[in-house]
Amino acid sequence: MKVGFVGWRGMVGSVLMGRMLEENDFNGIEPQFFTTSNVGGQGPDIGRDIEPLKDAMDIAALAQMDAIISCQGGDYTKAVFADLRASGWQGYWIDAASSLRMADDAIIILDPVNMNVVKEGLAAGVKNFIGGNCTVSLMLMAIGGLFREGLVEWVSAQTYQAASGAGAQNMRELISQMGSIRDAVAPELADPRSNILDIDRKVAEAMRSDSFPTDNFGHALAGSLLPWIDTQLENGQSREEWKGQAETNKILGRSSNPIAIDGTCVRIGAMRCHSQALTIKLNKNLPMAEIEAILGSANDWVDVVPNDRDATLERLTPTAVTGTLKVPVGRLRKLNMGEQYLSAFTVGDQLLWGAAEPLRRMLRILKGDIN
Ligand SMILES: NC(=O)C1=CN([C@@H]2O[C@H](COP(=O)(O)OP(=O)(O)OC[C@H]3O[C@@H](n4cnc5c(N)ncnc54)[C@H](OP(=O)(O)O)[C@@H]3O)[C@@H](O)[C@H]2O)C=CC1
Ligand SMILES: N[C@@H](CC(=O)OP(=O)(O)O)C(=O)O
Repeated sequence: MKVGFVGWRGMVGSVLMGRMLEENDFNGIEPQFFTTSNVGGQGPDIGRDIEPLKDAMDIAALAQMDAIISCQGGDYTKAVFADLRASGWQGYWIDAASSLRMADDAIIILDPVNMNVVKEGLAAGVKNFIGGNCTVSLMLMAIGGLFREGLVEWVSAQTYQAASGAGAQNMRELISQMGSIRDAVAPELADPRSNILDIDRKVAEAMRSDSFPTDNFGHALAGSLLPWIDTQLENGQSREEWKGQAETNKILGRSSNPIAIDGTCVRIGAMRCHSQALTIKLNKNLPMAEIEAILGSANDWVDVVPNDRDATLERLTPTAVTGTLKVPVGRLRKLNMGEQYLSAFTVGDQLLWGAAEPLRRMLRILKGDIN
C-alpha cells in the first residue's frame, strides 16, 4: 500500500509520526512524504531509506498513492482535494482538517466510538475519512458508553481548551505571555514583604499594555481566558460550539433525531489538554455504580476517576494527562436538578485522541489490523 503523508512536520503531523513509529505503523506500507515548501528535501527519520520529498501540489504525484494522510490544514485540502478526485483518483483520503467533515461522502473517524459507522462506510465504498474536532472526539472518548447505551437525552459542555488547539505559534505565545507577566513583577516577587495588590496592579498593567505579546491570540490568555473559539455564527454560537452537536451526531451515525449538544467553548492557558465540564441529562434514572461501569467499559482508554478530592487532583488535570492517550472522566455525581442530571468532568490530550490518533488508526483499519 502506497501511503502519502502531507503535513508530517507540523505540530499534528509530528505527533502522528511519533505515534506511528511507536506502533510500527510504517511496517507493511510504502510511505511517500510530500511538502509544500521543500521539494526534493529530506523527509522524516522513520528508520529506513525514503525517497526525497515530493510536491504536495502535484496532483499526478498524489494520484500515485493508495491512501493520503493530510495534517496540512483546511486550506491545503481545499486547494488539492477536488482536483485530485476530478483526476479520477480512487484512493483513501484521511484528513485532520475540518473542511470535508460534514460532506455527505465523508465519515468522521473515531473508531473506539463509531467502528460500526466506519465499517459500514467502507463497505459502501466511502473513500474520505476525516478526523473529528478535538473537543468532540475527546468528549465521546470519555462518555461514549452513555451514548452507546442510548442513555443520553442531551449534553451541555462547558469547555476549557488548550492553546495547542489554536496552533504551534499560539502555544509559544502563551509561554511568552507567562514570562512577560513574571518579568513585570520580578523584583516584587523576590521581596516577601512586597504588597500583593501592587503586584496585581502591575500584572494587570502588563497584560493590558501594547508590548504584551498577543500577535497570535490577539488578547492576553495567560492570567486570563478567552470565551470565544473559532468564527462567529449568526445564531450566536461560535463555530467550535456548533461542532458539538453537528459532529457528535454525525460520528454516531444519527442522521435523524439528533441529540442536542450545546455549551460555551473557552480557551484557557493549558498547553495541549482540553478539559470539559459536562451536564448530561439521562433519559432514565440509573444508579451511579451502573453509570460508572458503562463509562469505564466503553473503550480501552477511558479512565473513571472516583469522585474523591485526592484522586481527582492527581488524575483529572491537564498536567496528569498531557502526552498520554488516557481519557479520564470523573467528578461524577447527580446534580441538584434531579436524579437524571449527571455531572462529569473530563480531560484529554487534544493532539492525540483529538487529532493524530484517529488518523493512524484509520490506516490500520484499511490494512485490516484493527477490526
Ligand atoms: N492544532 C490542532 O489542535 C489541530 C489541528 N488540526 C488540523 O491540522 C492542521 C495542521 O495543524 P498544525 O499541525 O497545528 O499546523 P502547523 O502550522 O504546525 O503545520 C502545518 C504545516 O506548516 C508548514 N510549516 C511551516 N513552517 C513550519 C515549521 N517551522 N515547523 C513545522 N511546520 C511548518 C509545514 O508544511 P510544509 O512541510 O509543507 O512546509 C506543516 O506541515 C490544522 O490546520 C487543522 O486543520 C486538527 C485537529 C487539531
Ligand atoms: N478548534 C480547535 C482545534 C481544531 O483544529 O479544531 P478543528 O479540527 O475542528 O478545526 C481548538 O481551537 O481547540
